[in-house]
Amino acid sequence: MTGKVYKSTGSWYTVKTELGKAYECRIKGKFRIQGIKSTNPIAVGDIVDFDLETHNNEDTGVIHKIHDRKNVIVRKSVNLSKQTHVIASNLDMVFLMITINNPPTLTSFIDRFLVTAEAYSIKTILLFNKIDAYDKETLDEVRYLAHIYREIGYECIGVSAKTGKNVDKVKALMEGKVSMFSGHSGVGKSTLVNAIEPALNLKTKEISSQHMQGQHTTTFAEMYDLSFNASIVDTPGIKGFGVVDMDKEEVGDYFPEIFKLKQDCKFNNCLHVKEPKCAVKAALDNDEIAFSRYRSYLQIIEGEEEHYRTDNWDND
Ligand SMILES: Nc1nc2c(ncn2[C@@H]2O[C@H](COP(=O)(O)OP(=O)(O)OP(=O)(O)O)[C@@H](O)[C@H]2O)c(=O)[nH]1
Ligand SMILES: [Zn+2]
Repeated sequence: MTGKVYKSTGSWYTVKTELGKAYECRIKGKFRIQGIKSTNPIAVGDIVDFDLETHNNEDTGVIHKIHDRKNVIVRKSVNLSKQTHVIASNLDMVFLMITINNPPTLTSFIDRFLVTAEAYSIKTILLFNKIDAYDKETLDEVRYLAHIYREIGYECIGVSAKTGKNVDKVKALMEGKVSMFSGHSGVGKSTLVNAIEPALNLKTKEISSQHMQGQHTTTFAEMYDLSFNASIVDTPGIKGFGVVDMDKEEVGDYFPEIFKLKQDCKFNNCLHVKEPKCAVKAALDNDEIAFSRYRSYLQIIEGEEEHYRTDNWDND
């Protein structure tokens, strides 16, 4: 049988078949995926093959194969820093929720997030939330930012989780897909998910109260099917995803507007910093590349990893 992993609690995995039946599954023996140094061999979102075993009239599954992953999001394992922990796999998109104030979302955060999502090959859609609460000046800032990111190719939507404005547009994008919501604490992720699917709120609340009782010491991701043929991955306690390690030379490839220009630079290993005849700097001078984006690019290649990790992660 083949199914999708919806939940993992360490040794047991909840796997749902295409017909919608869920089975509790274990892994057979020393199951390892080639090439992935991970503390968890199977993650939420994985497509797996399993066989059924019947004990005391109860069917449980034994997973013997994992299908190739389209993408993964990982975090460094807490205990073994060299190893990674796969949070989820096979995501179709991530919605990055942004607020201009309450709390402020800086462009450096947005850009680091986007670089990471590009590196993971996960499509990102930018949601500017709380537009019901903004004055004219703040709305202008939303328009300005949306313009910058649309030019690069990112879809941007102004929403209000509170009044429901444009929530239907978000739902339409989610149809038939697996999504995740990300963003700083307080941007309105829970409020939006609740507006999208009120029934889900209960479920996630139940889970977090279990955590409070200390039944789990680690937080696990979980996938939920929604009522309109869409799924979301909820990652309690994890409000974003960590940065992947990348070489300086690679960073520009994850800024789509820089990547497009790099073939026009004189040097094919151009880092677009001090090199002569650099197409990226020429574009910057002509206002074809946003200065805030270029500044974020410089910050990343100059390496501010430490700071970056702390503002991207929230392990409370
Ligand atoms: N005015 C306004 N307030 C909003 C909107 N969406 C959320 N809020 C408020 O913002 C606050 C934070 O919302 P949450 O949904 O808890 O934010 P969150 O991103 O889930 O926060 P964490 O759980 O800490 O990650 C709450 O007081 C919400 O009522 C919105 O569209 N407009
Ligand atoms: Zn260059």
